[in-house]
Amino acid sequence: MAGEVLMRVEELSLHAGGRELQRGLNFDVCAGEVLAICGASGCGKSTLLRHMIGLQVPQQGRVTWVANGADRDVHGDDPPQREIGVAFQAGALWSSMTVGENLMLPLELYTDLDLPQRERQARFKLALAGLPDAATFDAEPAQLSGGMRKRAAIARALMLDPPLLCLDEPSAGLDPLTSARLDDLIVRLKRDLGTAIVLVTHELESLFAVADRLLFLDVEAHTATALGPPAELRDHGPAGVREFLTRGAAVPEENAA
Ligand SMILES: Nc1ncnc2c1ncn2[C@@H]1O[C@H](COP(=O)(O)OP(=O)(O)OP(=O)(O)O)[C@@H](O)[C@H]1O
Repeated sequence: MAGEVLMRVEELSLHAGGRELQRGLNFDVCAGEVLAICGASGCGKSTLLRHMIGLQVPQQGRVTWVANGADRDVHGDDPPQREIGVAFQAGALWSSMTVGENLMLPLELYTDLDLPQRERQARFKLALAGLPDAATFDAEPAQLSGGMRKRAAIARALMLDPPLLCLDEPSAGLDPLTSARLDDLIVRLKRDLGTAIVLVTHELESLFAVADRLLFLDVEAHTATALGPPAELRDHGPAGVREFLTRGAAVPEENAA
């Protein structure tokens, strides 16, 4: 259900290499929203994402999957693995497998679907991610362009129809046109599948095009200093956030004040 809270982050601290990067992070992720995580390089965006998907255990605080009245600690005995799809920076697909095999792997691990069913699902998800060419299924990841690999990684992250998709800098290294197409894909996934998406991004244009809310991690204050709609924060947020959101990039007209 749109608006339902899926994940709750409470009093979370982030540490890396013996340093405290962030403290006292409190926010929810709601069904069907795109939440962008922003902040200066090194503030801990990727580290936060790793905590949210259960890859890194917090020294303080809690990340809880709360959808459907459940209360499952992301780092506990019953983590919501199937509920969270993940596509990280490198768009890492297994290079020893074809794209199709990469996509079918989660179904093999987590479902009883037989091979023809798995294949049908994989082709469907590839088409959904904008890779409808049948040849892509049998291609090796190395044969795809960077943009296609990112799409294939997103398709794989969608194989189990997760209510939440986490993307770490999906546009990194892509040309502006490919990056804009990826933004379109994110908007379509949210609109057509109702998938909530948590997105780490540096790209202002992308941020204004896709995000419903923005969480700003301040690298100096070591905590989140803003959470809200990007256009609102650009116009009325704290000074550091306004500066970050207006650093010379064009703001789309529909969002301009
Ligand atoms: N495993 C690790 N060991 C030591 N230091 C780490 C580790 N992981 C991250 N760091 C450090 O923690 C800080 C935050 O890293 P993180 O990748 O979360 O930041 P970020 O905000 O995503 O940065 P960027 O925008 O540059 O990708 C960086 O200074 C990084 O060097």
